[in-house]
Order: sequence, then structure tokens, then C-alpha cells
Amino acid sequence: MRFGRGGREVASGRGRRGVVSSGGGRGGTPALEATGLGVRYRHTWALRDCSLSVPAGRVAALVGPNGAGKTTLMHAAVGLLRPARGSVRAAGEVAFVAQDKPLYEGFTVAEMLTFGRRMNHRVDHRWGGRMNGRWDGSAAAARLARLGIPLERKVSALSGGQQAQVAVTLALAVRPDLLVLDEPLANLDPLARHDVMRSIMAEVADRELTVLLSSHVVSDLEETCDWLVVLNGGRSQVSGDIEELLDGHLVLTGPDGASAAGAQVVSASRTGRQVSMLVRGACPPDPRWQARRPGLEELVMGYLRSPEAAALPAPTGVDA
Ligand SMILES: Nc1ncnc2c1ncn2[C@@H]1O[C@H](COP(=O)(O)OP(=O)(O)OP(=O)(O)O)[C@@H](O)[C@H]1O
Repeated sequence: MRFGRGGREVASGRGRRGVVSSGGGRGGTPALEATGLGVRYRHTWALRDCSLSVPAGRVAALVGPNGAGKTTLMHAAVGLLRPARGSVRAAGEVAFVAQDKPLYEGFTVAEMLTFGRRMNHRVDHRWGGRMNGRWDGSAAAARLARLGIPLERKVSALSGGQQAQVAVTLALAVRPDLLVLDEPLANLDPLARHDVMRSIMAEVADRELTVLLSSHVVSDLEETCDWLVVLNGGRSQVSGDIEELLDGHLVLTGPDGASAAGAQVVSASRTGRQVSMLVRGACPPDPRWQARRPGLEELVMGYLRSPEAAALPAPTGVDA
């Protein structure tokens, strides 16, 4: 787990491209912005030419198949990996909860809080040369009390859901502007997933906080997230407001042979003589098409099926 530190830009030594607009209509500085980001592990490019932005105050879902580059993007965003190309910039204090939720099994919850406070100061000292001062231990203890998690309980004696809550609580204790959570719901039962998401939403409602969280279960994100980032094969395919994205796409069904001329087809599938397509923008004129608004899962699946399709914000100064 990495605790908070000042906002920073991590850029490769190579030329940087134009900044990507935040989109979403709320204006202001994005909480997270990647521009032409490329990250590689030795000879393998994990991210290539990846551009996306998350406006401040949003709860952003980061989705994509195994190996898409989600963890790599998060590590680059919090400064654990240096880009080989392009840049990634996070504004304000950033807190990160890694996929394996590195809590110490032998520690009590109270000891984890003490450890978190000390680590926060040490990490901050190492990175910024100053004491953080943002650590809010009493808010963390109050949050754990609200969740019914005893401070004297050993981490090893907590359920998976409670461990996830402790990890999120430690990250929130640095009062971050941006909270980055790598698969916070993995291995949790549906009730625990719901509880963790609800408690994160309560924090977002209480203060100006931006959240980026990755998950493989799109249905978990539907109620709580209002921004979507889709990564596929190391490239960003989608970065935008979920409602605007859903409004801007249609699912078309019609007979094989119906004309899709004029439509921006994201992906298409065929069942017998029926064709089903996800399209961007307006319905093509052929009256044989039946059109409806997609669900979030259909939108995500439509893009994942066509890795070359993209719905990304336009570069600054260019109308979308
Ligand atoms: N330490 C590493 N060394 C070499 N290659 C790596 C390393 N970590 C990740 N990769 C590769 O980078 C790519 C992106 O991996 P990453 O873990 O970021 O994907 P992910 O979307 O988080 O996947 P998952 O959903 O399975 O967690 C993959 O091809 C992976 O094999």
C-alpha cells in the first residue's frame, strides 16, 4: 500500500503530446490525466499510446480483460512505474491500495493504523522531503468503529471484506484527493462487495474525492461509478462520462442484410439470421433496425470485442 503524497506528473524523457481534455462538461483540472502514455517491462509494452482523463470528483471504473494494463496504469499514476513514453499526471494527494491489499496478518488493526501513519510520514519524507500532516487517525478509527471492525482484532482474524475495509480506511486516512483502488472487490462475496462500494460512496459524498477503481465485474460498478475507462491490450479505448456514453450509443438488432450504411459500428455479432450491433451516434436509416440504449455491460463488451474501436476525448482545442 502506498500512502498519500503530493500531486505529481511523471513523464518520459521523450517528447510529450498535447493534453487531452477532461470531457464530461464539469471543467476544471482533471484529477488524473494520461497523454500518449507508454509503459514497458523490459521488452514488453504493457501500455501503448494511452490517453485518458478522469475529472475531479468522479468515481471512475477502470475495466478491461486480464493483461489489459489496468495495474500498470495505476502503478504509473501513483508513481511506482516511470513511463517510457508520454506522461501521466495525478493532481493533489494520492492514496493507493494495491491488488493484494498488503496488510500484515500478525498486526492488530490498531497496529496497522500506527504503521500506516509512520509509513505515510516516511514515504512522504522520501518523496517530498516534508512531513505530510494530513494523516487523520481519529477519522480512520471512527470509520472502523462505524464498520464494526474492532481495533484490537488481528488482521488474520478479519474476513476478506473487513480486510478490504481496513485497507481502504488506511488509504483514506491520508485524506487523499485521488484514491486509486486496484480490484478492491476481488474475492469478496456479493454482500461484502456491496458494503465496500457503499462505504466508498459515503466518503465521496462527504468530501471532494476522486476515485479510480478497477474491477472485472461490470455490474458491481453500475450503481456507483459515473466515469468509465476501458483498457484493452495496453490501449485506452474509452474514457468518458457513463451517462453520456450510454446516451451516445445504440444497440441495433435487425435481419441479416439490413443496411448499416452511415452508422459508426463499434462491434457486431450474428445469431442465425439476426444481427446485433453496438453503434456510436444515430441509427442508420434502414427501417428494419430496432434500436435501444445499451446497458453498461453491453457498452463495455462491445468495445472489448473490437480492440481497434475507440471513444476517447478529443485533444484540447478540438471539438468532440
Ligand atoms: N513485472 C512484469 N514484468 C513483465 N511483464 C509484466 C509485468 N507486470 C505485468 N506485465 C505484463 O504487462 C501486461 C499488463 O499487465 P497488468 O498487470 O497491468 O494487466 P491487468 O489489466 O492489471 O491484468 P489483470 O486483470 O489480470 O490484473 C501483461 O501483458 C502482463 O503480462
